[in-house]
Amino acid sequence: MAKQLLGKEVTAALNERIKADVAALKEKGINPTLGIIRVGENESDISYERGATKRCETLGVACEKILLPADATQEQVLAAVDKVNKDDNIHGVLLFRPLPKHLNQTEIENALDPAKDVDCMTDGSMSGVFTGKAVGFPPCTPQACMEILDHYGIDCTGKKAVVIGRSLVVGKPAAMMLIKKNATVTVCHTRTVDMPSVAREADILIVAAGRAGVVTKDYVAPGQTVIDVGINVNAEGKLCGDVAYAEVEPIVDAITPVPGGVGSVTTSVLVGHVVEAAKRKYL
Ligand SMILES: NC(=O)C1=CN([C@@H]2O[C@H](COP(=O)(O)OP(=O)(O)OC[C@H]3O[C@@H](n4cnc5c(N)ncnc54)[C@H](OP(=O)(O)O)[C@@H]3O)[C@@H](O)[C@H]2O)C=CC1
Ligand SMILES: Nc1nc(=O)c2c([nH]1)NC[C@@H]1CN(c3ccc(C(=O)N[C@@H](CCC(=O)O)C(=O)O)cc3)C=[N+]21
Repeated sequence: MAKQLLGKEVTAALNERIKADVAALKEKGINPTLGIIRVGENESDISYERGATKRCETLGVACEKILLPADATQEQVLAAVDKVNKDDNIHGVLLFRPLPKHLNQTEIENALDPAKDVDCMTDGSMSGVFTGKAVGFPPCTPQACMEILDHYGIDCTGKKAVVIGRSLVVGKPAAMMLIKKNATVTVCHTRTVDMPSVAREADILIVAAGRAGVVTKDYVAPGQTVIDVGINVNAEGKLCGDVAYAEVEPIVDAITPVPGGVGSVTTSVLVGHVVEAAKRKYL
């Protein structure tokens, strides 16, 4: 039986720190606020929004939402970004990605005020992840994966890490963060040949493919730590990961469940970044 790596154990310490920072800001009359921009009705966006809204409430952070239809124009989305940029009462912004295909995502991402870029959306912030320089904030989800590894004392030095997925939201920055932690990293994607045998070589396997159940028992081996980033909604309307949990869990050493794993840590990391952005501005 694998050890379950539980999000709530990781967020406990994080949440205490956030609460203390929120109290310090409120004493100075500052009400830390997250701005959310959602385009369309994607289920994983909506579940993140629900989680973030609840976590903001618990931690005393305010939340303002701008919701646009799936067929919103480039101008409408840019106008929403301009609005949050100009609003002094919003300290950090979450824009769900990927955006619908008809939009120019790069232009929208880079329109955001870098000071409010709490999820590493602008190229400037992303450069920090790749150069190792302290620019902006790292992306919340790969940071959440690292927080889980750190919390459970899983040392990456000299270990083989395999990341499944190469998006800029998760896969690529996760690979950079693992390199920083001295792992030897392989990144897989849809063109990878014989992914099961690549994945079986990993000591640490991070899965962010966005396909329910892609990682089956053929992808894993005893001794591994598996971090499942995937958030999918199954036929019964329940959240599930990218890992076929029931068949993988008996084989590996440690695994994050979905729900209850990476997602809940991501949400706290996000709220923590918003509070930190407000602190950088005022304290
Ligand atoms: N828990 C959390 O906090 C978060 C969860 N998520 C979830 O993580 C998942 C990934 O998100 P994101 O990175 O934004 O998704 P994207 O769709 O942007 O990227 C998916 C990546 O996985 C690769 N991929 C897809 N299918 C396969 C496959 N069968 N075999 C190998 N590689 C595959 C793609 O390869 P290619 O480049 O070749 O197309 C791509 O690089 C989603 O389920 C999302 O909801 C995302 C952010 C936060
Ligand atoms: N720019 C951008 N950054 C993202 O990080 C991003 C995104 N776009 N688009 C959508 C995906 C999906 N995603 C989720 C995170 C948490 C929950 C979630 O449900 N969290 C629950 C807990 C779920 C659990 O326990 O696993 C909570 O916070 O309480 C869901 C989905 C982020 N994503």
